[in-house]
Amino acid sequence: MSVSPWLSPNQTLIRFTIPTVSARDHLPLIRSNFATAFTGGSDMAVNSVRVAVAQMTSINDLSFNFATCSRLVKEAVSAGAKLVCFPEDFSFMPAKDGEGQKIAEPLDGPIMNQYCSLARESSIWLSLGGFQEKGPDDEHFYNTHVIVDDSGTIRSTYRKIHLFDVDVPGGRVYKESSYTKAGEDIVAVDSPIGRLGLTVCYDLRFPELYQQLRFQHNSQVLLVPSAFTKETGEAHWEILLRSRAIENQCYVIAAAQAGKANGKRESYGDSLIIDPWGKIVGRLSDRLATGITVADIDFDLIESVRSRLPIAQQRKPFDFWKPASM
Ligand SMILES: O=C(O)CNC(=O)[C@H](CS)NC(=O)CCC(=O)C(=O)O
Repeated sequence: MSVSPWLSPNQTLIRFTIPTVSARDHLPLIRSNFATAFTGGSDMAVNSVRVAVAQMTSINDLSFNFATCSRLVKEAVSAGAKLVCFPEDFSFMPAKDGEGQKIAEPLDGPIMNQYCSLARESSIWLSLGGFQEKGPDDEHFYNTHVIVDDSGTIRSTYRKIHLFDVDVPGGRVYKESSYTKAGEDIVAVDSPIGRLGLTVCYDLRFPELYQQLRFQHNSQVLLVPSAFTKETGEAHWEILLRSRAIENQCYVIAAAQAGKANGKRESYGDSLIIDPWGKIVGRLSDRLATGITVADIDFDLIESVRSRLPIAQQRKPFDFWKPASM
């Protein structure tokens, strides 16, 4: 088995070499308080918690999509996951202009209540990316990423900041701002799988948001629920996601819409879980399948990557940069 030279010697010992010595004695001193708190400081040898990423093809039918999500939640629970991540538009994928505005609801409305009940009944946390949250007027909703805990309580909400107003090369023209009101707040929140940095889809192209989430808000896991286009996904999806993981030394979890929704709009799929070294640790074998895959968030790996490559200490703050004098 090959071991990265960046891993601490302790990790090598724990995992591969001396099974007779209590693994607990070798755990690095630096560990995540959140992880320990949420797992009840269990006797597990490895300091890790399981997460699931879900992939689906949502359509313009709320109950059809809820049935899919319920089934995937059951699979995630059976696989031992403490949190499951759903893609942008999980609850509703509009088929034509105006449909999203029509079904948009406040976060205490019946749609989100149904998902909160699902979390409570299944005792699992949910990351619900891209919910059509009722906006400031009838023409615009917020594209909101909602974190629900295992008692069914909303813990945190993030409204997508960067809206997809793009003429996709080889694709169609998107103007998300014509029906969406952009958010303005950066949001990070603690969970059983570590401190989450919340983003949505097109945000992925704006690395400064992720740097804020890591270096100002101490995120350990960056969530990127998405409905990427087929054309841009082929060119950029994996590279951008792995870059965010490597440069911020965080896990990146990207739940994706996959395939043709409502018989037309095609999403790229390829839901991924990436570790802080940039390695892909979770991926559905079929890029377009509906299903889940799981991986273990390893808090010791986060700490060892960060201590061996101490970019948090070496980076220059924004006010360091000055224009060159001529
Ligand atoms: O409009 C909706 O119904 C829901 N929203 C989306 O699907 C959003 C905005 S259109 N899609 C993206 O942000 C794709 C980004 C992308 O593909 C890229 O950055 O290359």
